[in-house]
Amino acid sequence: MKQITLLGATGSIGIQTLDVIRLHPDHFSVYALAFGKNIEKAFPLIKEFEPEVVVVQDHTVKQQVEGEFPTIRVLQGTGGMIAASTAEKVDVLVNAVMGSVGLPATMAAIEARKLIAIANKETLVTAGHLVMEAARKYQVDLLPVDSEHSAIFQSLNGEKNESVERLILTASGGSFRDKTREDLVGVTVDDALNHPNWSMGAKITIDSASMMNKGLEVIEAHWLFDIPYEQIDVILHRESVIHSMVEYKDKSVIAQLGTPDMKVPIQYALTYPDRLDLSMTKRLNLEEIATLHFQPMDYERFRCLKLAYQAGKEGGSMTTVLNAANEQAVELFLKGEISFLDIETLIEQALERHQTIRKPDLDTILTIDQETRQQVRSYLK
Ligand SMILES: NC(=O)C1=CN([C@@H]2O[C@H](COP(=O)(O)OP(=O)(O)OC[C@H]3O[C@@H](n4cnc5c(N)ncnc54)[C@H](OP(=O)(O)O)[C@@H]3O)[C@@H](O)[C@H]2O)C=CC1
Ligand SMILES: CC(=O)[C@@H](O)[C@H](O)COP(=O)(O)O
Ligand SMILES: [Mn+2]
Repeated sequence: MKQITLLGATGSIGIQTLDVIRLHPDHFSVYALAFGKNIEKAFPLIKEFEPEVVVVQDHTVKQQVEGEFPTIRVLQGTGGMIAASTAEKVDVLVNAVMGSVGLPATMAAIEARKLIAIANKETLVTAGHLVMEAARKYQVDLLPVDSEHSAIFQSLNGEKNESVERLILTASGGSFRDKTREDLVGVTVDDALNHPNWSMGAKITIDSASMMNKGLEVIEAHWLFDIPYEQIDVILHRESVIHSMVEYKDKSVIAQLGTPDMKVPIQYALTYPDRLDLSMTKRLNLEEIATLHFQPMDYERFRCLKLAYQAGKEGGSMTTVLNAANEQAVELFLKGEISFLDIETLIEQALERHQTIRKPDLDTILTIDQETRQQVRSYLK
């Protein structure tokens, strides 16, 4: 029986993680559920899964949870996420919180030698060098939940890095894949939130529309698999059936396929190296799909992807700035305060103004993260 702490329990990945846990009560139980503010979603989950600990974003929500569940221990903020992730009883941390707010808990869980199923890609983008260095030092496995990285992990299947020619990440193209740059002027939040293949949280859906999601994933792949950026490619694949591929030196290409359903990589991260039945997921029907499409990536059309490669290759604190500027810009877009194309402009400005710091430590990263968000907000005034 694996005892799980789940960060981001009320989100898209969080809810699907609980679907998987519900399906296998003999294999998994919940030690702690952490969420931000959404008590409407959280209360039924707390009732059903009866965690020992609940973590919330702030004091007001803490009081609401304590009022409803007087016997449960309720913690708050980053300190609460760290305590819930490192408790003795915990076997696995599923980090499915949105944004770099998930970084301190990831670092603490590694130091506490917990197995980590990582959906929270922003953690790796903002501080990949620290996370991977700590994972090596404490000999902790980081099992990818992100669909492309789960596909690469499965396609690598323990092969040596020197046998790899390149990783090929597939990109659906997101909500605006058939639009030109001119068409993007005046697109709305609702248009951007309409992803063709996946139902996901708002922030990642906007990232997918801007192609920043793929940029973050290139950086995530660089850190998780220790592969140079020059050996990581992206290809447009509309159907999201091939979740990603590995090309080897001998020209063999190994891919992982399946219907677009995040429960598959979530469950694999929880059961690895075993596999369990996943009855609620639709079987891939290639006869029905019949045709798969592939297109080369246009880096001028999808400028955020180009910015992400540039920041990744520069390294150091530049990816912290990329991530924080993106998180802030997407938040402003979702609030209707900037246009869709402003997102990439604000990120580009933030990157241009930043002087890279080599090997920043955790405190430096957290400071740069906050300063970048502040700067992005100030460009608007
Ligand atoms: N959704 C998907 O299919 C995929 C997601 N991912 C990655 O997984 C992560 C989660 O994505 P997704 O599930 O879509 O996101 P959602 O927006 O659906 O959910 C985010 C979760 O994080 C919580 N949260 C947000 N801010 C805070 C905070 N400051 N403190 C504590 N909790 C917080 C939210 O709580 P509340 O809502 O209660 O405030 C919610 O539970 C992201 O890093 C994303 O890139 C990767 C691959 C696929
Ligand atoms: C499900 C998942 O892993 C997302 O990150 C997904 O990949 C988004 O799709 P695109 O970024 O390819 O549009
Ligand atoms: Mn993905």
